[in-house]
Amino acid sequence: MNPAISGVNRGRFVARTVRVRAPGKVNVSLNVGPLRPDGYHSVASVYLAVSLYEEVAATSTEGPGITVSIGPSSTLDLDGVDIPLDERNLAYKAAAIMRDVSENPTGVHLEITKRVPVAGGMGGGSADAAATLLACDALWNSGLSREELAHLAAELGADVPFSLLGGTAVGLGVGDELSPALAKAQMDWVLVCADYGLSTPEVFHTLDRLRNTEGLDIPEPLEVDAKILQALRDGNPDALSKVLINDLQRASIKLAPQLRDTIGIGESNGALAGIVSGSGPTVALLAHNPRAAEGLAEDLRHLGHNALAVHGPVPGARIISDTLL
Ligand SMILES: C[C@@](CO)(OP(=O)(O)O)[C@H](O)COP(=O)(O)OP(=O)(O)OC[C@H]1O[C@@H](n2ccc(N)nc2=O)[C@H](O)[C@@H]1O
Ligand SMILES: Nc1ncnc2c1ncn2[C@@H]1O[C@H](COP(=O)(O)OP(=O)(O)O)[C@@H](O)[C@H]1O
Repeated sequence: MNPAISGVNRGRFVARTVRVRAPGKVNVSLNVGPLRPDGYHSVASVYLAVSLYEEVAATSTEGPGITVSIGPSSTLDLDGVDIPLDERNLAYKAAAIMRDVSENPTGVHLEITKRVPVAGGMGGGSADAAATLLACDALWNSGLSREELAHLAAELGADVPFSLLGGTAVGLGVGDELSPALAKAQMDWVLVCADYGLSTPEVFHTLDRLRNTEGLDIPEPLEVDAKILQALRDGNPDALSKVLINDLQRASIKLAPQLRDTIGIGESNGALAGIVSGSGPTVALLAHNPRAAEGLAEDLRHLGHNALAVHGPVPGARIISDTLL
């Protein structure tokens, strides 16, 4: 009997831990269509996975059930931050979905190492869900293909399939219909993280309200600007800086007006351009190269901002260790 598969050795339960890391993302472009009857908006987005990772360690337990904790290596200040540890947690939901499709699931404890800002517009919870899908697939020997995992990911949230895939991708539908895109070189960014979060549904609703007031037509079907894909293909940050777009940005700024200043400070300190990431409030500033990004991050930290240099594209969710305890 192979304990790595069964979790049982001569009648004794052997715990096993599968550790997976999954990246956060920046939306290099995000076009938002009208509200659909299901409460979602159709979008056309270019996703970029960046080098700020969540980690989930999934450990099999002898008793049944799913438990969740936040690991001590988390780099975020989580004081006063609302992360539910029960069935509302996206990692819990991912494990529950995997349990339903697995033949011999055990109980599981999920320890999440948080590095991606919570409710920051960078898909941190989605990364936890993607990592958990992959970890439980390995832990329970479920043998699902990447395609099957992507299908389950889409049930968990619009951003979850991208964290599984990683790299650079065009997302259509609600953001879950992904086509990988080419990127010749890494792009360097500085993330300016806020000490507050924004609710994704509230930002979408605010955009609807602003648009209703204006009475403007919303373009459909949505398309990604070919210049964005060209700039990524060429690895040309100058060209990319001219075409960054986020339709949600003005709604985020309506809810958190200080974001406009954050982008302005980034640009006046040397960023090629700045954009709110997804629904915000994280601001992503594009830099020329790694040195420029490190320098900009340091300057912004001196000005009192929580700034971090990252790069992308990076790979999607990956197993980093698999051990019997
Ligand atoms: C805005 C984006 C851009 O990538 O990211 P974040 O800023 O959240 O990271 C995504 O569209 C968010 O994806 P995700 O956070 O997975 O959303 P979900 O949990 O599926 O949906 C939460 C809620 O956001 C709204 N929503 C989400 C996606 C979408 N295409 N249209 C929407 O209107 C809906 O009100 C939905 O009920
Ligand atoms: N594993 C998780 N990590 C963070 N937040 C989670 C998680 N599971 C559920 N949530 C809830 O989802 C909300 C949005 O989470 P997050 O993915 O960090 O933001 P965003 O959608 O802006 O990228 C949080 O405010 C939190 O209440």
